Amino acid sequence: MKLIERTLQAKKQIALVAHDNQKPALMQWCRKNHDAISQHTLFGTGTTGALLNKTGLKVSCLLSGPMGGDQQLGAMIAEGRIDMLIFFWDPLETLPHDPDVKALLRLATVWNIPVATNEATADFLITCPYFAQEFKTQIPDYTGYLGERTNI
Ligand SMILES: O=C(CO)COP(=O)(O)O
Repeated sequence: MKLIERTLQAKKQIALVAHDNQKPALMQWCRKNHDAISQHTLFGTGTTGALLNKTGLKVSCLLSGPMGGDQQLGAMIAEGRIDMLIFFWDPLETLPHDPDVKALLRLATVWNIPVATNEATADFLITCPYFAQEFKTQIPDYTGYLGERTNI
């Protein structure tokens, strides 16, 4: 797959998601980092987003994860509408919507966006200078990919 350059703007589109057992940790992390996070445009799955709005952040809520919210975020990542994913997923519970969780994490990898799946990584991301600056990444050359596949 050929790659092309993509620029993440200084003001980022950030997705915030947490499974139920991790919601208190994400809420605490967001409270602690309110000033830095609130500089960006925020999206969340339904329950996570609603809880985070109670902390004073402005989060646009999608559907709840198991009801399609994870897939909505995956689609937004594929369309280049999400720049970063903070997803405190639960490694100790089996979830009925595990395929959706896997699909979301897979698309985040395909489209090469920064992902934090635990607090330590989230701390690394938020203290990285690029959190508040423009950042260049490499993403799949979708037009080239389609061109090759249709050149038959
Ligand atoms: O299930 C989720 C992620 O897989 C999160 O969904 P909620 O934010 O609605 O709980």
